[in-house]
Amino acid sequence: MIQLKEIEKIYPSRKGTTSVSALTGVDLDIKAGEIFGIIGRSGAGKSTLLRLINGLETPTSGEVWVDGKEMSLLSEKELRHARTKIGIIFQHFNLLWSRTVWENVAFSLEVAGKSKAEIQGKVNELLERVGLSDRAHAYPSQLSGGQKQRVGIARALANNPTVLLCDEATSALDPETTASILQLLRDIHRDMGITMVLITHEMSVVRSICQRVAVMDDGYIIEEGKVSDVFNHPTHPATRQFVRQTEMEEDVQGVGKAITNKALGTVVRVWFRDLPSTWKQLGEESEAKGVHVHVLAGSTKPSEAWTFDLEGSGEGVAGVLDLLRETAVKTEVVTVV
Ligand SMILES: Nc1ncnc2c1ncn2[C@@H]1O[C@H](COP(=O)(O)OP(=O)(O)OP(=O)(O)O)[C@@H](O)[C@H]1O
Repeated sequence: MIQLKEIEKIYPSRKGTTSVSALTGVDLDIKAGEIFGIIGRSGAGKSTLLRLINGLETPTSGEVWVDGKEMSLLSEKELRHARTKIGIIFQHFNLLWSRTVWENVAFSLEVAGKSKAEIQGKVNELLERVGLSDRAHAYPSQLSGGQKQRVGIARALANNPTVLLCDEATSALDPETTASILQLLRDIHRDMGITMVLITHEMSVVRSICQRVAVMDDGYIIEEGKVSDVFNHPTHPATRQFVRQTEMEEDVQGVGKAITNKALGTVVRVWFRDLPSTWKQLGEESEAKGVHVHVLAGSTKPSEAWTFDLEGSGEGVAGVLDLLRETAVKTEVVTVV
């Protein structure tokens, strides 16, 4: 359904800047009806890749095939038509703020030249599909984030696309809303058999909905395969690092929800030098000393501190503190309970 062949994308230098190699030697084959994830850190080249698929950018070299057509060979008119068959949803929804929910969805059909009667029937059907029939006359500013994304999804499906591109579609949403939007995407996939490509930096999203995944780093696809294989047995060192750090971040988010304001032990702030290796030692040392480490706050940015609540005997907590003082850049005891 979507093939990228030996893609290079170089953004030419602008005044005062050097050229940027955004994609290098990218080969990708996404099958019809698949839910495919593209994951990587900021700047890895994910958005560029997505813009190539929907014809908003052209590659410096290489070929982009969507639904049997090579995008760069299409005339303006053919490209416009091809793009109506590629729906896209965005992180920040990109809705028209002065139009109602109904009018936002109708807009894509108006642009495609549909008749009033067709528009009427289709918009009603789409709003029912995304569970927003009762909000048809609301304005985007009156909707929650999840509802806004539902409008985005209805609009993206208006012209019966064969491909749905999701550009960080859940990154602005809280975990519960994310789960409900992913469920809606799953239902749409089940009912329409549409090919979906999800671009995200969230591993949990890929785990929850995608069948296969490509991991991007610095413009390259460094690893690709079944989601369970790639995340459970990453082979490329950068994927291993990515999986480890992302799991940590997602752990922290999970733990964060369970935090009570009441500290049970010694609260300490730590600036790590080498987070993954100290994390492992911290796990071993705290287990050996019978100390429970509650994560109160964390970040993978080296400049930001982690806050832990260490619960255990005085001797055990002292042992863990010694380890942190030896290995971290800075360790600051905030309170001792
Ligand atoms: N229009 C542009 N002109 C010049 N450089 C660009 C342009 N768009 C992207 N880049 C550069 O290309 C590289 C890849 O960017 P891209 O936005 O595709 O990555 P990404 O993985 O989507 O990151 P993010 O999630 O931050 O958008 C980056 O170095 C970026 O600065």
